[in-house]
Amino acid sequence: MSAIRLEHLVKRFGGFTALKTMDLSIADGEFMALLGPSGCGKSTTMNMIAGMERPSEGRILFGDRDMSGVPMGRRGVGFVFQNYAIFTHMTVRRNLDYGLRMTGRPAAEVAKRTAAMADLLGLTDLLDRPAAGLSVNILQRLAIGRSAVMEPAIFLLDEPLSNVDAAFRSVMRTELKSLQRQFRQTMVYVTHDQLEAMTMADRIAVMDHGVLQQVGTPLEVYNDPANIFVARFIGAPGMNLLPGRLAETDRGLAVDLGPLGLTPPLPPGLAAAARGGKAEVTYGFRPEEVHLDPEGAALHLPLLLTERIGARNILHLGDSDAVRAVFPAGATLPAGGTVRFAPAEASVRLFDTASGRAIRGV
Ligand SMILES: Nc1ncnc2c1ncn2[C@@H]1O[C@H](COP(=O)(O)OP(=O)(O)OP(=O)(O)O)[C@@H](O)[C@H]1O
Repeated sequence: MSAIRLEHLVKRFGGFTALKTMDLSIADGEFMALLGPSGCGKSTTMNMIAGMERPSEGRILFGDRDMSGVPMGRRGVGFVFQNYAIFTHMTVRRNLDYGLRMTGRPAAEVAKRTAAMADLLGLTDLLDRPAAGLSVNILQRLAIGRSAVMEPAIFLLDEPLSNVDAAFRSVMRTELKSLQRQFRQTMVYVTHDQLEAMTMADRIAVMDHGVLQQVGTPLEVYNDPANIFVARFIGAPGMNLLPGRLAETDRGLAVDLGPLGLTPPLPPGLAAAARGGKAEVTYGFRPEEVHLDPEGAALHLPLLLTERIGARNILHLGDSDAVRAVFPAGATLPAGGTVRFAPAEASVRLFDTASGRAIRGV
């Protein structure tokens, strides 16, 4: 009953199509993140699941039940927004137990579930405080608790952590994940923050311009991006993506990157797949998966600057700062000049430049 299926879902606002034919299945008990940049259609999708917006085309099913025409209040979903909806004239306890009291549950059950939720979210000491005057962090935690205490089988959260501070966000990521595990809810979580999606979700639906780009586990979208958009969007820094042309060399098929050099030969499976396609390809590799290669046939790029961020050094390379390479803080690195390096063979990805689609090794 708590699985969600979006079938050919389309949403138009007047002449503007905010969502173009979305098909997505979310399993019962799954944590699905809808991830993408601002305006890509995440909230529109979420609002349709919640019943706040009507699809222009297509349908939404919870289990086998078609939700068309079922109003929001009858869908049995919990919904938490970016901006907490808290009654500031009530105490924390009254906010937390509001929904349970409205459904007329026995007082003992209301008290027990409220206490358990307060405990889970670290709100016990605040239960008798008025909500007015509490910090934004605590109010948002309360908003989550207020919905979660109803134990909805489907829990929808739209950017719930975007207004809380960074340290608190990291605590809440863990808490939300354990909340979801405890109640085995089907959770749909809208975010533009890939770290949230990568750390919490079972699977991520990556969206751009109203189009679903890829659905996969965090590792799948990181390791095997379906296209250039996903490759660039996932990862911090994102994947290096360099346009070039396939070139036969005496060591095998490589990519000629023009002034940046000739890449090392492509792995055989990737070379075999690339030979069947167009010559214009985009060569991709993760900034974390490179090694310095002062003597070898490697890429050579001018070093612009080195950023030291905690345990990592991020090298900015290329005249237009097109390439990043990440090394551990202890690595011996060039201080300037031209850096010669090569991507780890297993990290190399290839994309058809015209369509943006990944060329997958055979
Ligand atoms: N009621 C509306 N009327 C007209 N256009 C809308 C309406 N709601 C959303 N849009 C447009 O639809 C597109 C998708 O909006 P949506 O809110 O779903 O994006 P999003 O991915 O959630 O981004 P954000 O995080 O900025 O909200 C945007 O271009 C937005 O301006």
